[in-house]
Amino acid sequence: MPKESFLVNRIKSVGFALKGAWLLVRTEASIKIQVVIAIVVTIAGFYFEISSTEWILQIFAIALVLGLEGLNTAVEKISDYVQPEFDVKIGFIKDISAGAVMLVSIASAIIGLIIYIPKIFQ
Ligand SMILES: Nc1ncnc2c1ncn2[C@@H]1O[C@H](COP(=O)(O)OP(=O)(O)OP(=O)(O)O)[C@@H](O)[C@H]1O
Repeated sequence: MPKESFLVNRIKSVGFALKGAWLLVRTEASIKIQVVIAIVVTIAGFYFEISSTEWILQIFAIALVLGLEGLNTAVEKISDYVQPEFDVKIGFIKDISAGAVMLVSIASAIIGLIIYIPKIFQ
């Protein structure tokens, strides 16, 4: 395959991914809340002048929650597509997927508390 065609395909893939990210933010309520939290903690990061290490941890936590929430949404959509009716197995799959988001969200909240509690109550 010629190099240009490979490049064009990569650029198109980035376009599809950006469209997916926009669709996610526009249509999913849980992602909207998480984006608002991400914006608030980013502002807090500048306000409290957190360290480079704290920025790395914060960015990593935000990316992990948003990324996993996106995958969880994809699992929900696929589940509803393959089985629109009530199905115990689908319920199990959706619960596990939601559980994965919850684990990462709890860890991220703890990271946020470790970073900001000493700065707020110093
Ligand atoms: N087809 C189904 N069969 C069995 N249980 C289901 C089914 N659809 C949903 N559930 C149960 O309801 C829960 C919520 O599912 P749903 O797809 O509404 O996700 P949600 O968390 O409300 O997502 P969102 O608010 O992002 O749409 C699932 O975790 C599962 O326990």
